[in-house]
Amino acid sequence: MQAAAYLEKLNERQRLAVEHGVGQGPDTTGGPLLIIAGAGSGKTNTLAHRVAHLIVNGADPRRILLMTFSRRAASEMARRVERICRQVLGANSAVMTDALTWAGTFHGIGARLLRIYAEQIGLNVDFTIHDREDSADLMNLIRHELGFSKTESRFPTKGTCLAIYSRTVNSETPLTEVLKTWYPWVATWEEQLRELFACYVEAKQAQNVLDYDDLLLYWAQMVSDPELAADIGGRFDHVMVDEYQDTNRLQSSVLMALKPGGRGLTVVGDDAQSIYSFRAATIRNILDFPKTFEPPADIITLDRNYRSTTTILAAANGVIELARERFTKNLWTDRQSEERPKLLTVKDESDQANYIVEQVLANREVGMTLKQQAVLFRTSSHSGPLEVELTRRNIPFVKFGGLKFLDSAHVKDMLAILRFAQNPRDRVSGFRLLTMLPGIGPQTAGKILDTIAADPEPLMALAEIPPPAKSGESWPALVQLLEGLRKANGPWPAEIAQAREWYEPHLDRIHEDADTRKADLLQLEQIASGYANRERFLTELTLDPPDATSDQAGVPLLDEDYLILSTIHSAKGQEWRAVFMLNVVDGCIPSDLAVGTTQEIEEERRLLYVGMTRAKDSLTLITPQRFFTSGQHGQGDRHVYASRTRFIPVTLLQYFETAAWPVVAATPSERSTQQIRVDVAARMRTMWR
Ligand SMILES: Nc1ncnc2c1ncn2[C@@H]1O[C@H](COP(=O)(O)OP(=O)(O)OP(=O)(O)O)[C@@H](O)[C@H]1O
Repeated sequence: MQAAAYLEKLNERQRLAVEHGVGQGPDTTGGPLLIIAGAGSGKTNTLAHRVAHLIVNGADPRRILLMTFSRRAASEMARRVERICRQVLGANSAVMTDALTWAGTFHGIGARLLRIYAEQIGLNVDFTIHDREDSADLMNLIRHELGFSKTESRFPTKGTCLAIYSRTVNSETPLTEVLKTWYPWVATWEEQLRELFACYVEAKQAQNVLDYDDLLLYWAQMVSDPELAADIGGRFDHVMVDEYQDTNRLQSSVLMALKPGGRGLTVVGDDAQSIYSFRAATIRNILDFPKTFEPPADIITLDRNYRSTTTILAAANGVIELARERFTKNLWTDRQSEERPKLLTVKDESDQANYIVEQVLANREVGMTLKQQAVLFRTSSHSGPLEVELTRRNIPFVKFGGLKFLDSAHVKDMLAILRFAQNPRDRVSGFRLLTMLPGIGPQTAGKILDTIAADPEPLMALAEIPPPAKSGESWPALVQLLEGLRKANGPWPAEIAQAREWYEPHLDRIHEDADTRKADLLQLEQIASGYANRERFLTELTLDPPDATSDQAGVPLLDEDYLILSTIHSAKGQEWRAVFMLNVVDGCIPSDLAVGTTQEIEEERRLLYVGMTRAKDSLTLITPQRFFTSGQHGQGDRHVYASRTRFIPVTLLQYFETAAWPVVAATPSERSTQQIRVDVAARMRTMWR
């Protein structure tokens, strides 16, 4: 049979997972399925094949809901599905796979459903979405208004307040308990926090904004109504969830409401890779999944690793074996290798950077492109010295995680304009926008926003406000811009060009290095052209910002080669031929911010495991003896002496080749001539490329 060709490439278990439910009844839906997929065991591949196989066997792609951890993962999945379907369906496949429109993140899908059902749940369809920073700003505003910021003993910061709120709603746990378990040092503020959260919720409603958590919370509330749940669940024959180990209670309750009997439900995950408990993800979701149903869900375990060599896997298995609780078995592979992962001691972070630069270039000399190599780290700031060195040596790199493109002030300014046009009750955006104008300070902005909020047509009310003193020409220009945008009559993304034209003179005035920032805005316009309209652009971008500028606007960079720098969290699901890990020392991993509870320590162990299992052929863990730490616990910035991470105790050293760098040369003069020779040779070779 024709379909068998793509199935043949799968191993027996993968194939079972792909075929589950197909051909057993009149349709393609089977009972609930849990796929426990170890690192590198072909999870993405298997899920993509499953989707393709369902489509090939007659499932309607418009009725498949596919939820992944990031939008990048969703589009990667869609690409793979297309490729597989093409083998069977030929040219027609694109029509089928283009219809796979319900692929995205949990939050993104939630936002879409909420807009569709807005009327039925009393929600204004024009709602805008606050990212974490906006939410913290709003929380701060209310904290001030309630007078909590002036209390004698220190009231928790806006960030802490938001974290507590978020954990409480996402874990469906009472506030008292959340405080007791996670934030005991602020437990005395319980009453005030409750008041603060109540006002925060009211403010969001008055301003017609939802925060990230609301997307799940509203969705869960929406499907708690059996009729709505049946209606929404009935839109989909298949619901598939990737990275299930990193979902939280709310997400699992949404799923159970959509598919109460579990028919057509497939979840995939690996408990050994659960690294998002700070977002209230719970490992219990995956562990309890099978017995939620009667009869219980089928479980298929994938434990053959296709990614890494035997030696890398042995070391990674060694690390995860020491975990306190473990449910998946050790992985195995037949990718034989003699080369053990390296555990390298260097003097400090500057030597660490030098070593990596040297090694990365050496790898490139023997045919490994920069893109096939990655440098991973626990915390974004760890890569600072390396970034400096790479820049100095002209080695292109792209960094994932940490400061995002969208976090830069000028990009946020632009988005504030569009968001305010979309929803003029959004105070955080309004505030940002108004205070960009000359002569408008926080007080004036606040008053203007109060005035227009009281009006059923806020933007019309804005036009009637007398121009604030000293705002000059910029006031009528703003009113005109917003009116134009509100009507949204220009084709998207022309609107964003209008906003940019209005903004540029202000950009010149407010920011230094305006030219580089302008280039970013053009980039933003290019990103915008990938979306159907303003609303989709704002929603998707807020929910799942591109990790780096090149992530979205990738086309111009496509032929270029660059090194990948990434936090371990952002490296999830990816693989490279060579992986270097920075600061594999106690205090960095486990992070000294996470050494409170056993659960936290265990999660840090899994992080190291996730990092190590990204490597295909070569893995180097580096331990600088001295590293720089930026003061988090009030001790200020300082250098500290470090020891190897506790996750690699002496018993595990057998899996590594331990070494120090630089290798001490016989005589200093010999060493320096050696270095110069390598340098010149490399330059001669690259001269012609
Ligand atoms: N049946 C197979 N035969 C050969 N190679 C395979 C097979 N299945 C998967 N692979 C390869 O194994 C590697 C890992 O696959 P994939 O990225 O899907 O893993 P994963 O389970 O999602 O990993 P992780 O959970 O660690 O992110 C890929 O390079 C993929 O091409």
